[in-house]
Amino acid sequence: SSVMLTISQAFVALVIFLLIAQFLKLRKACQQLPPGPTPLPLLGNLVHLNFQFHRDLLMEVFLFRYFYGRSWKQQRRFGIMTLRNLGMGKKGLEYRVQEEASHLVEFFANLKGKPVDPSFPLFHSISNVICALVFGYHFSDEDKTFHELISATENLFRFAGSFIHQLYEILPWLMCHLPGPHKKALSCYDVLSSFARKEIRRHVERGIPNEPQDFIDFYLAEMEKVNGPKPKYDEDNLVYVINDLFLGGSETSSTTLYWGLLYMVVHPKIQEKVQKELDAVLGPSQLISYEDRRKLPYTNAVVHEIQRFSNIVFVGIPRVCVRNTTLLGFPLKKGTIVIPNIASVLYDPEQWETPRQFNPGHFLDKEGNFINREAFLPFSAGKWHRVCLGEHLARTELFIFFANLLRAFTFQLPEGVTTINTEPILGGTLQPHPYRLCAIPR
Ligand code: HEM
Repeated sequence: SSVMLTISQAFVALVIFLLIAQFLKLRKACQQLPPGPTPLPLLGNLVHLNFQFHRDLLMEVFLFRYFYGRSWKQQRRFGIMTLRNLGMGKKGLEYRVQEEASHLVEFFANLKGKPVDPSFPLFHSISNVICALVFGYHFSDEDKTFHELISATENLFRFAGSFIHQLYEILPWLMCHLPGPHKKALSCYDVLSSFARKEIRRHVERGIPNEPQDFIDFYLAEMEKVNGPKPKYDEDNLVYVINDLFLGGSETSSTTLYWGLLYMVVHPKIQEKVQKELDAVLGPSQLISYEDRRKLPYTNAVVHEIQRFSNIVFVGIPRVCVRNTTLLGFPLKKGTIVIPNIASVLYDPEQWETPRQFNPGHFLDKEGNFINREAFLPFSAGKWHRVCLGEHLARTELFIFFANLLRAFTFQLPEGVTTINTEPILGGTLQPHPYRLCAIPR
């Protein structure tokens, strides 16, 4: 047993040594960059890139190859094209969003003002939009499988960004053999993957229709077309893509709306102003479309400010330098990992009048017209690069859901509750602390 003790002590010493070495490397790399408003304690061979210079970044980002290289590029291109074929950016998809938004309104209406934590209903409705696109159907509230998928997603996002996650990223070969929360996260990913495989089998058994109905149909059709020594369209890649779309398309928009309702409860005057604008422009049962944002500048500004202020994806996906290069004038060695710090641009004091305050005025001119802001980069940057693949869908969802909810209800704290926590919980995304509210029919 004393031999075991010595081995485990040596192991702990080695891990500590590696961490310190990585930390020193990171510190040295960071010293080459100008200080940013929100430095993060990231480990590894990382440079923490502040987005303050976002204009330059849009150009310089071309210097990097991404983790998944050529295969990623191909899958991404196929993903964008297929989502377009399925209606992204067109009326077809907007109709699905409208349908889910009206289910959600019905859900709140049935509660008749009783207190509720809106987290699950928001996740359910938003996730159903992407489920309909990918699987070809949507889930009912009570569906057991859906509850399992949600719980797996929540666990994954909770794990992401934790210290153990960072350790796992640095030393995956070692962590695989050790117990810890990463094991649970891996088993949650398996839950999502085995559901994806089940859906693929179901599609294969029923056969691909002449007119593909959903994302899996399109992908299976492509798999049949592409032959060669190394087919890039295979079942494993399809599972990854399904998981990316499910994870990326469910948690992000629903968390943003979860923040949005919290901000409305905290800022009742802003909520009232949105409702006045909606009442003046829209009829009570008129179908709300994404195009309506042009007639609703204040509502549009509030939706943008919700995204800016909640800052849910505070850092982008890491990039790695494929050769020695300079970024914004700073030398970077080949192999250096660069992480875009999205928070630094969304809270940049040089770009926003009151960066640390919820202020829809950030998106309005003196006459109350909506203005686009160059520093508004919650979906990251770079048209054909890592910029969010679902940006258009997310923008449509946020606007249509938010406008529908505020037209139908006034959101307020339950009776007797006077305080509410607006600090974020750090995970894969920045989440609000769980809260309850009442949706009072208007
Ligand atoms: C408010 C909602 C959303 C926000 C704030 C958001 C934000 C982001 C960000 C910051 C990235 C990383 C970009 C980078 O590192 O440069 C990303 C990537 C991605 N997002 Fe979104 N997203 C949202 C909604 C969605 C939706 C609805 C989908 C579903 C289609 C989606 C699918 C993806 C995918 C697949 C990627 C990876 C793209 C790639 O690596 O090529 N996202 N998102």
